[in-house]
Amino acid sequence: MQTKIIDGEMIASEIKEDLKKQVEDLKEKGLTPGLAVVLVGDNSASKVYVGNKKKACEYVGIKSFSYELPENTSEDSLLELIDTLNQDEKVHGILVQMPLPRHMDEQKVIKAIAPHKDVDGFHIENAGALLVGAPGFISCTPAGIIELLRRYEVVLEGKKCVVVGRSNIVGKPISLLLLRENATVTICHSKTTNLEEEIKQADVVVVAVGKAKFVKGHMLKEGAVVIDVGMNRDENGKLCGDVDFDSAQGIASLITPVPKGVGPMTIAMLMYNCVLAATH
Ligand SMILES: Nc1nc(=O)c2c([nH]1)NC[C@@H]1CN(c3ccc(C(=O)N[C@@H](CCC(=O)O)C(=O)O)cc3)C=[N+]21
Repeated sequence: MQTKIIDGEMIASEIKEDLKKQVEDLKEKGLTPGLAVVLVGDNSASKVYVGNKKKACEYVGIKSFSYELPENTSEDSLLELIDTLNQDEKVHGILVQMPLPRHMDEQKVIKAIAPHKDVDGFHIENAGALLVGAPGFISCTPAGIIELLRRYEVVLEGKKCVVVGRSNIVGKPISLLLLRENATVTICHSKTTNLEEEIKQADVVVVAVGKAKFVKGHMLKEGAVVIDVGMNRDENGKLCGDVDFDSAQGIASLITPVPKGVGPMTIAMLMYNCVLAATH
């Protein structure tokens, strides 16, 4: 079977291009969408991601407000900054880059963000909205995955989808989104006893476990659609996903590469959520 590679970078560019036009119209009406990006500490990966987010803002025409706080910032002063941003009319979206330093309670920090500015979709109010099918912000990586599947015309209704990983920011929300598309969804995790059997039955498999090349080609069903959410470094320091891309060739029908797969879509959907925050 010929494996087709999903071009996440191209789809992300198309989305950003559409948003750029929308933002031009908003600006003519005197509304400039604004995103506050808060980075605490100097995690090098976080710096790359935050840099990519600022670049995307610039491209789309969203004004970005950048806050880089030292590692030893107290939780209280971060909460104070969030409170100020909540009240700032020029700021429509607030993104606090994760992970936070160990001395901070991530849930407490997320809870402090006004739900209508929570463009990450991490606040329990937005997470709960997704659970019950109410309007709210959908977290960017899961939203990006659904958008990729839609644009590649992958039928989800009645299909068996296996999600590997149960995080609050990817595994759980993507499972709910796939369910919303009428797929039959199985969530697997580190305590799943028959992981390989589960993956073997999947028409669509989403892998978000943070382990380099964890899923190998031989585990996949012939013709499976493979979505790789991983961002790891391999033994040579090269960026790689949670799926062994090479061994999936000839078995998967469609696969997202790392980089240029899900990553750029996460950023495109963040821009989408910012425009939504500014207009609602
Ligand atoms: N509050 C918060 N919101 C997030 O959305 C969030 C976060 N915290 N913490 C970390 C994860 C990870 N994440 C990525 C975004 C872009 C790429 C991305 O642009 N990837 C490029 C390559 C990047 C590179 O060269 O390293 C690609 O896949 O082509 C990757 C990962 C957002 N996250």
